[in-house]
Amino acid sequence: MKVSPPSKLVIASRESRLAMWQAEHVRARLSALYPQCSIEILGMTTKGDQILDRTLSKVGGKGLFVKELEVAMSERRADLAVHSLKDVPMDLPEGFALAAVLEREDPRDAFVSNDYASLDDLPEGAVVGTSSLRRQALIAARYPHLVIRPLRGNLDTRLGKLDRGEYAAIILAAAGLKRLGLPQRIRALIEPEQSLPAPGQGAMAIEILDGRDDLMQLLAPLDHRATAQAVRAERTVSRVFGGSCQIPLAAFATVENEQMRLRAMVATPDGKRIASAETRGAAADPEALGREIADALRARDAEGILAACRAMDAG
Ligand SMILES: NCc1[nH]cc(CCC(=O)O)c1CC(=O)O
Repeated sequence: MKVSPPSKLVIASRESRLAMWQAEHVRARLSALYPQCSIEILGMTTKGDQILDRTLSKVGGKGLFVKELEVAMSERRADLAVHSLKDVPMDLPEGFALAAVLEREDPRDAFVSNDYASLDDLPEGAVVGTSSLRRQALIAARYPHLVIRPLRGNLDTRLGKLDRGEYAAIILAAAGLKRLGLPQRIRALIEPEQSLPAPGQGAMAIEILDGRDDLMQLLAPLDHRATAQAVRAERTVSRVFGGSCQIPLAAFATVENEQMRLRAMVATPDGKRIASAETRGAAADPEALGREIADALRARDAEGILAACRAMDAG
């Protein structure tokens, strides 16, 4: 049965400029589909936005960015939440579901600097800002002469720190810069061959309360099939290796003519040990491809790399 849209829908969003852009984008898409429905955005600050001084992985991880939005949905103050999929934990808490994954923006990492054109141009000892263990490992592996320092905060905060000279360069997701209308800040795009993206990078997801079939149906037109398949394969890799500790992990899938190409990698944070793998297969079964590539990584001693990560974490 076809459901008719309600008179009002509320979208919960974090208050960062990127989050608000994304919520606004979903509002515009829904308004175009359901012109008679009034759609509001409820902005909120999450724990993840407040904790700026410590590496996120040490204080509770990704869930910190979505918890408050989920509470708003439980209390029926909001109907849906818009997230960067990269920030959504692999396993949603009981009672929540992803209703749609939107078409992916540029999935690549971007090199941002006021003084240098690319990572290759950076001199010995230059300071590169990133708080992503994945980016840290990949840079350390290829450019052992560079110094990597943590960089937290929303996109504007990070760009401000670069502009004040705290870093020679920083690495950001190209998608965020493009969405905020700052593509001119990108000095170089780093290809997946050099810097394999994080699971879900560049994709947005809409979360709802499990069981709200009315919303599931209303949101279905926003779901982009190839992106949804790709991120399901990528997130399967994180689920397999996720566990208790945070590790440098990348997984990136592309889909063409119903065929998926999936690449993945795990590494130690210092980039000294890296296992990577690639597989291709039917896009219709993304979880199977995810598990297959996890097996391929294990055959390249992914478990040994994980154990080394845990030992470093404890130390
Ligand atoms: N880690 C925070 C985060 N979550 C999503 C994006 C960018 C947009 C996206 O990947 O969809 C960013 C910023 C970044 O990594 O530079």
